Amino acid sequence: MDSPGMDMSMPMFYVGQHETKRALPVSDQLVHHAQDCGYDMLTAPITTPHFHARVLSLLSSYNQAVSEASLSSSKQPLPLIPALESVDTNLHPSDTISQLVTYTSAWIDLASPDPIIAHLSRQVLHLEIAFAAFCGVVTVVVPGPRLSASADGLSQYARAVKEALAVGSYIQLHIQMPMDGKQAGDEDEDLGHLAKFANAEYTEQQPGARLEAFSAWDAWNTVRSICRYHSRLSIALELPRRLPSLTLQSRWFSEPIRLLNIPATSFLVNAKGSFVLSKPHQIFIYRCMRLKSAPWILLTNVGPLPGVNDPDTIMDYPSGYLSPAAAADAPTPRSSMSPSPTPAEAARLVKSAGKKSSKDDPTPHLSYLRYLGRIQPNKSVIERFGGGFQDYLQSPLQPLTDNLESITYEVFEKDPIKYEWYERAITEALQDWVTEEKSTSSEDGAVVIAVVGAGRGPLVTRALNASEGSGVPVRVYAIEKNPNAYVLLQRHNAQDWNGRVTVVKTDMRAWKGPTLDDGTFGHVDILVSELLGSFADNELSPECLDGVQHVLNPQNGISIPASYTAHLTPISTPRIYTDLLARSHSGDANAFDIPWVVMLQQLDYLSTQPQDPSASQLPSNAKISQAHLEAPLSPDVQTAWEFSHPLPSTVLAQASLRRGGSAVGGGGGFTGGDGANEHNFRFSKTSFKVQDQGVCHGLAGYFETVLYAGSQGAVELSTNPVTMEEKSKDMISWFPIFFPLKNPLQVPPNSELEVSMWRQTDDRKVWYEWLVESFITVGNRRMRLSISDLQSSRSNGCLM
Ligand SMILES: C[S@@+](CC[C@H](N)C(=O)[O-])C[C@H]1O[C@@H](n2cnc3c(N)ncnc32)[C@H](O)[C@@H]1O
Repeated sequence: MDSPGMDMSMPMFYVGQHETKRALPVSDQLVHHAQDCGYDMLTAPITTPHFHARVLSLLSSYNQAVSEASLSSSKQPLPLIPALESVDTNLHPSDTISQLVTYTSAWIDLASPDPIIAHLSRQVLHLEIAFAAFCGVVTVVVPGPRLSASADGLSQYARAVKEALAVGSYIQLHIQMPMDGKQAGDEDEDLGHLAKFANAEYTEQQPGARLEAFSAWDAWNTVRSICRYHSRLSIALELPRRLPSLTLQSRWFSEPIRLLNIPATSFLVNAKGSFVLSKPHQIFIYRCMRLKSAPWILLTNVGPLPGVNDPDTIMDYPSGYLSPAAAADAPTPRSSMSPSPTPAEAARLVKSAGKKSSKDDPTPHLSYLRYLGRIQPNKSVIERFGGGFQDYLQSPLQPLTDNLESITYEVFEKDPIKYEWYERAITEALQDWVTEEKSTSSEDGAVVIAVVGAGRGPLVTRALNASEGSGVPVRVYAIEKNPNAYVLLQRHNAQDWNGRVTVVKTDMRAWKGPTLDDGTFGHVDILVSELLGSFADNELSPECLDGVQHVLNPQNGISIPASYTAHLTPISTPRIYTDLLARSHSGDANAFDIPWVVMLQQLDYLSTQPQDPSASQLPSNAKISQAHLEAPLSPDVQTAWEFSHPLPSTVLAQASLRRGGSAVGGGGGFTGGDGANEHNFRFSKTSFKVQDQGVCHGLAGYFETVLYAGSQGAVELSTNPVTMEEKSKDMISWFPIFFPLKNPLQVPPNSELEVSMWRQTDDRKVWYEWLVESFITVGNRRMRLSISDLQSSRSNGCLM
């Protein structure tokens, strides 16, 4: 078991104002004025139109010189942009510089096939980033590559971004990408866009790229892969008026979004003429705001800051309290489907033009965002419990080798479900025991229960409760090898359990069983344990329970849990991959060879179940505050293997023959040792259909366990996202496990991922090995596209 206390706080919405063609220079005074209007930040272009004009004139003189000299441009040195001058920029070091989100010029074309244009563009970017860094700017937005052009230039674009990251060594670069791949045609609008000046000899050869829904994501993936998942490289994501498919939304959600750009055109207008966002927009924003590094929101082109000409104007600060009419949603979901305002909306917009939708509200878009911030959906139990631990990598616990601290037990014991379910399982087992008239291991007919690995004793208390609840008498033993927890167990026994429990300090594998009056050892009817890890068997429950099975009543003895299964699914998780890469670069050579325990949040499932068209994150009559903010698509999670207890005696007999290496015990283990633990070796090959192109960064692992399956059905626990709601909703004791891939696998659409997973053992240790292959079928031919390294956690294995 693995997991951390309660976070009740709600995410803050940081909202800025962005104008693509800001008329006024951004001064300290303007920043303060924006704050008075309720904005948290402002955007500012790094250079002025003067600089733009200067570059255009340089290009024109260069072209002229080339044509006058009748030279080929390859004979002429490339044009050099002289250093910036004061008129070229309004930016300067100031107290408010950290509150600025700066923009590099949108009129350059880093990916241009024309080497002159590409060269000029790189110089512009370089000069701008260097000056912004000099002024102390932290956040810079770089317009994304032109998607309508051929994808050939992407490598050039990425190369320039990589250089820019080296120029500004503290700057965070955000690449602006349109969520749906449809870019506002800046170069069409801007007559001075450098793309327009590319020599026809290059552009004619260039086929236009066919834009697909995933084009923008694909371009981003190429750029960040070339930049080796740089930790200072992230995304400014532009939300269109109509959000793309849930699969594409999920993909973007898993990426490092630091800014959410919401253009005015993405707002709808409700019946009262107020600006609102569609429900899918609201849910996507809420999901993003739950991320550990929640993005800032930029309201784009929602009109100039009110009162800029009269800085003494006293503004109403948007409090998030809107009139019911202003807060009402837009009436028809159809309006959010259309790419531009519907005729009715357009008419309302015209009527309300000049008064910004509501004459009392000078910043209606901002007020609406503040309102959304105020009415956020409540946090789930898991979010409250795991606050701060999202996507944080933890080494799995090793409760067998290490002795846990009291505080660790205290955290487990907060689980509202696990102990309840154990009590139900024990109660049902006791009731069945009596109904089936099974004989017990005690002389007086009491059912003998041993809680093995009792920790601080919560399952002991539950066993005693189950006996009281069912009226079935029991005799209870608490077995614990942690000497410190043993002291607490003794104290509990004296203070809370009225001495009804026999507490034994020992490794369960060395326990001989209940000591009878004649000095011999008796049997146990029910072994109760909780030795499960995030991948079921990774805290060595099988090895420990095999080792104590000799005390179990050979005819009727049962184990709670009766069985457990390990499950997995391939995922894309750039955030964790970036973290692991940083760790491996800073000296942790094994970072990619550890199955990490992690509260997975910012991920995308690569293989999902067919979508139920009626399923929705928000039923039509529900309020937004009731929205589900979990992943909207259900993953395909498959079973790797199972363990059940007790084992057939023949299996244990063979294992003991092998122990010691006798000839009848065979020729030793495959991976070392005598092979005595080889019955706990497992291998699985699972196959996953991948619908959309993506990148596989590793495997998410979960478990399910049947605590007891009797006459009243099965009592089960699950961390599998597909079944946990049904089997043990709100259980918080375990986070998933993550098996990383050193080299991410690029996965095409309509392909397959095959996962090979091994549980290996050499009698002293247990470890996992994993490998992922990708396949595509063209016609009747199934072709292997790529194969990951065979990764192994042997050097970090769990000691038996
Ligand atoms: C995950 S904790 C569970 C504790 C407690 N049963 C609960 O549910 O809160 C597992 C416990 O088993 C103990 N344990 C692990 N392996 C053991 C072994 N071989 N013999 C005895 N105790 C063991 C650990 O010290 C730890 O206290």
